Amino acid sequence: MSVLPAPIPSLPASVQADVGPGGLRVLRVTAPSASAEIYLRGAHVASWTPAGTDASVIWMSEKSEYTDGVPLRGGVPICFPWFGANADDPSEPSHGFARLAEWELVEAKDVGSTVVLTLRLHDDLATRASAWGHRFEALYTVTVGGHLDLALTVTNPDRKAFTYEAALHTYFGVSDIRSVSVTGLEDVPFLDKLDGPSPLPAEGEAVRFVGETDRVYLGSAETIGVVDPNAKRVIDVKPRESSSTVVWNPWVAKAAKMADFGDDEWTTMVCVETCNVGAAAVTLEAGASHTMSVRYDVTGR
Ligand SMILES: O=P(O)(O)OC[C@H]1O[C@@H](O)[C@H](O)[C@@H](O)[C@@H]1O
Repeated sequence: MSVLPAPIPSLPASVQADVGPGGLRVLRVTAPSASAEIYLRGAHVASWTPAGTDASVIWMSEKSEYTDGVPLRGGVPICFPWFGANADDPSEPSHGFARLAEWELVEAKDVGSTVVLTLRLHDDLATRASAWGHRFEALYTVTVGGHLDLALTVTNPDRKAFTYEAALHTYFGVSDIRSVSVTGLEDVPFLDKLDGPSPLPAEGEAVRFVGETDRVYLGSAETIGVVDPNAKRVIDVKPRESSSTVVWNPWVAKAAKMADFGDDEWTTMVCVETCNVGAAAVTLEAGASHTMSVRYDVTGR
């Protein structure tokens, strides 16, 4: 059975609906304060370029695939309703079904110097047949402006509770990962996915990158900074209602193994992911909602 994609509602002049690589539907946003691209596949923010700058803060791989069943590589994948491998069925797609699904654009509107887009995903036959078969509604609000605001609200319309994981798995562009540091998580213990299942104590210093890095911090911070001295730039990451944070860079060997990731691209990206994963998974009682959000802000330092 084929399901027709939802029609696109009427758009303000600041938003153009286009067809991108692989025939994927993409919204090109030109607000007075920034431009951005959002694919309906995965409600995937693929770029955000504040006005007066010439490069996207959000990184996309040159090798990204744009095809069914394969997530885009880069941008802001939404991991939902599980993170990583599915605990009950390892044959399920990594990081959940939301990043592979076609989201519906509910509304796009100008608000002052920003453009606000609302996208929606809900359960269907395929999701109900998955290893996480609950009824749900997810609303994702993207505010494109001098800040980029992302907010994911999940509602449980059913009569029984469910538990889910979620991550805004953002890839940031950096000048060279080897000179970048991530501040704000100094006092937060973490799981090192390359080391084993036991939590490691907080390091008391900023994260620096000297090899493959794949950490789940067991907490968050008011502001997490991606400090890039070569670019004289700090990206401030301000999560809300997020109780875990993932920091990831694949480095040389893992990058070489990924078909959709250029061999040298690991030098120019870092993922700092606003999450509720693992022990921070969210349980929603019948009728309840939860919103996890993040604001990105760029400053020169
Ligand atoms: O290749 P994927 O499924 O997009 O995942 C990329 C990475 O995503 C990170 O969030 C995980 O912590 C890593 O373990 C994983 O390798």
